[in-house]
Order: sequence, then structure tokens, then C-alpha cells
Amino acid sequence: MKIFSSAQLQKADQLTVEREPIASIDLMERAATTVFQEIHQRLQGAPIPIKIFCGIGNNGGDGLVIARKLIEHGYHVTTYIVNYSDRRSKDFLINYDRIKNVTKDWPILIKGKNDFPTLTRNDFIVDAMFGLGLNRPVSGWTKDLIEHINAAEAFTLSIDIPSGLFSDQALAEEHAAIQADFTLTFQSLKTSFLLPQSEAYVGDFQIVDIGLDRDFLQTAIVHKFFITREEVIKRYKPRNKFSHKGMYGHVAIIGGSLGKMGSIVLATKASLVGGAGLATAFVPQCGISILQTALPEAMVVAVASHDHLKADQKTMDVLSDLQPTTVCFGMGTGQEQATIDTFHHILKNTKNAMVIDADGINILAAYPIMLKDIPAKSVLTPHPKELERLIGSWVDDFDKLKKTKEFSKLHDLVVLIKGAHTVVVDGDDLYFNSTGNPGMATAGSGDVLAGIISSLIAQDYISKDAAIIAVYLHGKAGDFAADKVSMQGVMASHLVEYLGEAILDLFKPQEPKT
Ligand SMILES: NC(=O)C1=CN([C@@H]2O[C@H](COP(=O)(O)OP(=O)(O)OC[C@H]3O[C@@H](n4cnc5c(N)ncnc54)[C@H](O)[C@@H]3O)[C@@H](O)[C@H]2O)[C@@H](O)CC1
Ligand SMILES: Nc1ncnc2c1ncn2[C@@H]1O[C@H](COP(=O)(O)OP(=O)(O)O)[C@@H](O)[C@H]1O
Ligand SMILES: [K+]
Repeated sequence: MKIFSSAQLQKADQLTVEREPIASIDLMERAATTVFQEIHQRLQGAPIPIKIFCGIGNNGGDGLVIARKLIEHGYHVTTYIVNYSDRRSKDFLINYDRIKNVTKDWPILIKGKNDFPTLTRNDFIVDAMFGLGLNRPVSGWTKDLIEHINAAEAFTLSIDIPSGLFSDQALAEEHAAIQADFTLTFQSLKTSFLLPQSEAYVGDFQIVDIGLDRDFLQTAIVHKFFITREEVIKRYKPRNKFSHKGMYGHVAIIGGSLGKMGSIVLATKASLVGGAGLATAFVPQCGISILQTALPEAMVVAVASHDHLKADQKTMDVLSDLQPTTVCFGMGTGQEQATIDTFHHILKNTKNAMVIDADGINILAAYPIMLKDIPAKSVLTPHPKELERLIGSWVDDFDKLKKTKEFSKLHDLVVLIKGAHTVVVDGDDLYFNSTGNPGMATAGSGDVLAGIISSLIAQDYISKDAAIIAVYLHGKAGDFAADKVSMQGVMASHLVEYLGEAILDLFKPQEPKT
């Protein structure tokens, strides 16, 4: 699913008005009515105090339409105009007038701190102060009002975007935005909703389709996407009846050290459950019986040393004779000099795209000279700390995206930024995951992900698609697991266990949205 910038959405608004054609006031009525219906469906006429804060631009205009519709349906509404300027938009003014038709209670003007209303936890607050037209950080008494609303700890619904938050740039100052519990956003997700620094502000969100120009939405070029089920299905390759295991690739998982062999078990198992035809684990000698006992389906090759990875020529010859389709390196290896040398040797002797995880990434960060030896389009799977070691620190989330894109382009690599809404970065293109939950913040879940990506590359998916599909399925497996065993109860093994269910779910009929 495409994620549009605020400039593109403003363009889409304008084109819709021209091409449909529809008057902008009618488009506002249509958009805000859709929001009203969502609210009405949830509240079902509940007699709770609803307090709507409207700005003086079109976001405020939306707020006035919502207020009018709610009043018409018998809700207890108080409408406030946050009168930070006299430059009111045309459609705001029309709706400011229209609300008179449904109530004798004229909206209350807020012109400064003395006008702030008393709010309680029991209020239902609708935030329609600023939308995409926000062009500088909020300041002065409007910022105070935002803090006043946040302090009430009442349920807060934001229209289009929590007021104060930007769609395509970072928030300059903490607390300078509404902390919404829920955001109903028009037509497209806003990038900032998916970034960790917005966590306190966005809450849950839902996209409302307001019927903007289809042609524009379909043809506009974007570089940001939301990885939904449809994005995965369109990339998925079904199996042929007469296929055999040789057609689904051979994954070599290389890593582990004394006391950290579980990471290799998890990754190797995930690569097989993900559909690879064959999997071979290359581990220190201490890992052989562990692997062979835990995972009879995998082949195991022991390197020369007992406790950590130190490959001699014989092991390297075995690796090259095996001709694995994909090599995955790095989990649980540690950073002994012999391991670093082994890794460097593997990089130089591998042609196909690899998957590099954990200590593989840490070694690259410590020895950037090795970056030039990584096969093109390899996938690096850092969590935020590993990413920082690799690309340096960032000022904010948008700067992190920019620096990761530059790194990806410079070295011709696919780089993941793992976390909630894991991002797959492929040059200029960013793919944000939609699945997963905090239950997955648990030891070994990254190892499972690296195994699934390797598996998909081995099955002939291009690296970017392998990463996109893998993060989605990994997150979905986490969601199924959390449903069964609670978020606290999720362990990395569950992600392997529920991976099959996540794959099956791709093709299950979905329940219609109510
Ligand atoms: N046809 C359309 O254009 C539609 C627009 N819609 C709504 O319109 C919104 C965008 O409306 P607008 O472009 O009027 O802008 P907003 O309503 O977001 O408000 C911006 C207004 O505040 C001023 N402003 C910006 N930053 C400020 C700051 N820090 N302090 C004080 N004032 C500031 C701007 O000069 C402008 O007057 C969308 O988010 C959406 O809610 C919807 O009604 C759907 C249709
Ligand atoms: N809050 C969260 N929501 C969704 N997914 C998460 C969350 N926290 C972690 N994850 C996922 O769990 C995995 C953790 O990876 P990583 O930190 O490398 O774990 P480990 O090193 O223990 O294997 C990543 O795929 C990440 O996206
Ligand atoms: K808003």
C-alpha cells in the first residue's frame, strides 16, 4: 500500500476537486461525514460529553462538520474554536455558519489561556486543530492548550493527524503535539505514524477512504509503502506440482559459539519452515550434537575449532562444494579474530546475496573495509543498536531513514531497521511492516527472521521481496502466537511454530470490516 506525502495528498485533494468535479466544501463534507460515521458506529449514541477542538483551517472545518453531524444525532457536544489567527479558511467559515442550523450554542472561542475549558477524564475529545497544513511547530498558548488537553487524560480522537505532529518530518519538541488514543486519517497513512518517536502521539490509527482521485493515487510515484497482506500475496510464488527439493534452494547458516548455539537452531529451523529445500548449519564442534538433536532435518558441518567459528581450508572447501543458494552469517558468533577472518573469507568467496545478522553486522561496523566485499543485494538485519554501530547516530527518526537509505545505496544492500513497523530499506524505497507486536521483543526473534529471509532468497525471491515477505510473515506469526500464549508468553520458538499459520492466513478469506 502506498504511503503518500502530505504534499501529494494536498495535490490529490486539489485534483479531486477539479476532476470529479466536486466543490471543496462538498469534499470536506464527504470526508468529515465518513469520520462522523466511524465515531457514531463506535459511540452508538452514548450520552457522554464530547468536546471538539477546531482550528481555523480545513482541519478545523472538518471538526465543525463532525460537530454538526453529532449534534444532529443527539450527542452532547461542546465545540471550541482555537482562534490562534484571524486568517480562517473559506470552507471553515462556511461550516462555522452552517453549525448555526443545528444548535443555539455557538462555538466557544478560545483566544488564550484564560479561555481553556476544564476537561476531565470522562470527556471524549475530538482534536481538529491542525492537519496537514501545519507549517511550523506549535508555540505559545496553542502549545499550552495541547498540553492542557493531554493532561486531562481523556480519550482523544485526532482527525487526520494528531495536532502538532508533522507527516513527513520529525516533531521539533516533545509534548508539542496531541497525544491521541486513536487517529482517523484521510486516504493514506502518514509516515510519522510508523516511527518510534511518534509513539506517544498517534495511538491506534485507521485510514478513512474519502474518495480522492483514483487516477492520481494509482499513478503517483511514491518511495514509501506499507507492507500489507496484499503486498505479500502479489510477491508470493506458488509451488508447482512436480517440483522437488532441489528447486527450493539450499541455505547455509553459519554461526554460533559455545553457549549461543540456540540462535543457529532457531535460524536453521526457520529456514526450513520457511520452505527452503535444504539447510546446512556450519557451527563450532560444540554445536554438532545440539543441532543434530534439536533439528534432525538439517545437515551439520563442524568447523575446525571447538568453542567458536574458526574455519580451516577444509571447511571452506566443504562450503564451496555444497554450493548453497544463500549463506546466512552472524548469529551468536562473537568476535574472535579467527571468526572475523572466517567471515571475511566467506564474504570474498560468496557471489549470491547473503543475509548478515547480529555479530556479522557488528564485525562490519568495526571493520568497514569489509563492506566492499559483501555480495550485492545482500540483506543486513540490524536492530537499532547494531544499525547505529553501522551508520553512526542520527538526530531523529527521519534522519535515521535518510542515513540508512544512503548506506543502502552506497553499498548496494537491502538494510532492515528492526522494531515495531520494521522498515525494509532498498535504496530510496522504504517498506514499513504492518504486522507484529511487542511480544516479539524477546531473545532470538531476530534469529528466526534471518532464517526466514535466507529461506526466501534460497527459493529465488529477490532480496528485497524476501525481506518484505519475511518481516510480514514473522510479524504475523508473532500475532498468532500472542493471541494464543499472550505477548509476555511469546518466545522465539513460537515464531517458528506459527510461521505455517501465517503463510496459510495469506490465502484465507478475510472477514469483512464492520
Ligand atoms: N479538500 C481538502 O483540501 C480537504 C482537506 N481536509 C482537511 O484539511 C486539512 C488541511 O487543512 P489546511 O491546509 O487548511 O491546514 P490546517 O487546517 O492543517 O491548519 C493550518 C492552518 O494553520 C496555520 N498554521 C500552520 N502552522 C501553524 C502553527 N504552528 N501555529 C499557528 N498556525 C499555524 C496555517 O497558516 C493554516 O492557516 C487536512 O489535514 C484535512 O484535515 C479534509 O477536509 C479533506 C478535504
Ligand atoms: N515492539 C515490537 N513490535 C513488533 N516487533 C518487534 C517489537 N520488538 C521487536 N520486534 C521484532 O523482533 C525482532 C527482534 O530482533 P533482534 O533484536 O535482533 O532479536 P534477537 O537479537 O534477540 O534475535 C525483530 O524482527 C523486531 O522487528
Ligand atoms: K488534527
